[in-house]
Amino acid sequence: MTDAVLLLGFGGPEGIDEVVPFLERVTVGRGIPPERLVEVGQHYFTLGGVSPLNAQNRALRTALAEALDAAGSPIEVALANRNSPPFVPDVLAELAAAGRREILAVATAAYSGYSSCRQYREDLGTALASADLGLSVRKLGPFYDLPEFAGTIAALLLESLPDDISLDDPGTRLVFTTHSVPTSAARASGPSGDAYVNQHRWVAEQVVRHLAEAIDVTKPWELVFQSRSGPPTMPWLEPDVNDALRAYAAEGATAVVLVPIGFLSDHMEVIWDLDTQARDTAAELGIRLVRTPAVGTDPRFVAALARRIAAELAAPSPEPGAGDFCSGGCCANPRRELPTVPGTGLRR
Ligand SMILES: CC1=C(CCC(=O)O)c2cc3nc(cc4[nH]c(cc5[nH]c(cc1n2)c(C)c5CCC(=O)O)c(CCC(=O)O)c4C)C(CCC(=O)O)=C3C
Ligand SMILES: [Fe+2]
Repeated sequence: MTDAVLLLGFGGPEGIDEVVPFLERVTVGRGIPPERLVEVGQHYFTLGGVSPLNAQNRALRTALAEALDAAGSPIEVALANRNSPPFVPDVLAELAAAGRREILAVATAAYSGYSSCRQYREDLGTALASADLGLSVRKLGPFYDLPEFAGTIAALLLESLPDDISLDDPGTRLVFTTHSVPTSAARASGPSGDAYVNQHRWVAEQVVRHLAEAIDVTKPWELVFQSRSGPPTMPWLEPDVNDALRAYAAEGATAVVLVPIGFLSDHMEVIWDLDTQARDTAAELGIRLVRTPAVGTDPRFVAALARRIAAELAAPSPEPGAGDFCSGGCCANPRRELPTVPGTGLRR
């Protein structure tokens, strides 16, 4: 029987002194140009060295624990991060010391992909391989397909749209955004490839369907990318949100409704890359920009994720080696092979 849920966060700095060590952990061996690191470090320093992400994930942990209680599946919910304390190996050791034996990990990332899924399985697999903890750990699969995920995004969009911006107006563009990744990583994502982009397009379609039902407007939309990193020679998913804004302005757009479907909370990549950078671009171009909130701890989303987790907790424990939805090369990074824990199936 599963005896703890482990929520997994990306991690972020929570003080000036933590910024450089955090960036070093994120980027070790990734070939990210030093200029890019200086620039990203500056974003964190501007906010006093504090990323909003860890506090947001602590709030999600609490909200999930409450929602699991409410769903009739009370269970301990712990939190561990990839790139800042409390680190995955330390939290796993604490859970083992407290007598836990079987753990369901849940990443704070909804889509298939190396950074958003496999790397979390590697973080767990590596930790288990280097300590004899007697733990069995599996990871919940991508949950972008929860109907309430797109439903909550659509509801938040409608709730945050100013009265003087109409989706019905052809001058208003509806634009979904997510984290860019190398095109090679996008191709390798999911059990049969290209899952990262396809899953985002599916969510965007569901949001548009909700909007059509709510306000009777069938809105054209596009998916753009943000927060590109890596060396300029390596192809990443495009168009970048700022280039897209320039193209829309040239086509006569007057307003852009920007919906960050790639993230669960309004963390640094949202408040800097969208609310600062993309907002400046829009201001230069003389177009309005509305950025809608991420789902965060919205009870509609949290209750649905808790029900998905409860269903997984109620399912019979998989035999060792079986039940691995993310088998073989799912989201694999050809540059490194690391131990992984199994991932549970997509349920749709
Ligand atoms: C797909 C994806 C998600 C979404 C899924 C998930 O959540 O996992 C995500 C989330 C996040 N990314 C974050 C921060 C950073 N990501 C970086 C670098 C990179 N991200 C990548 C992809 C993703 N990243 C990739 C392919 C790289 C290149 C290096 C590598 O191959 O790994 C760098 C290095 C500097 C830079 O180059 O930008 C930083 C600082 C934060 C924290 C924000 C905060 O502090 O509030 C969060 C939630
Ligand atoms: Fe990132």
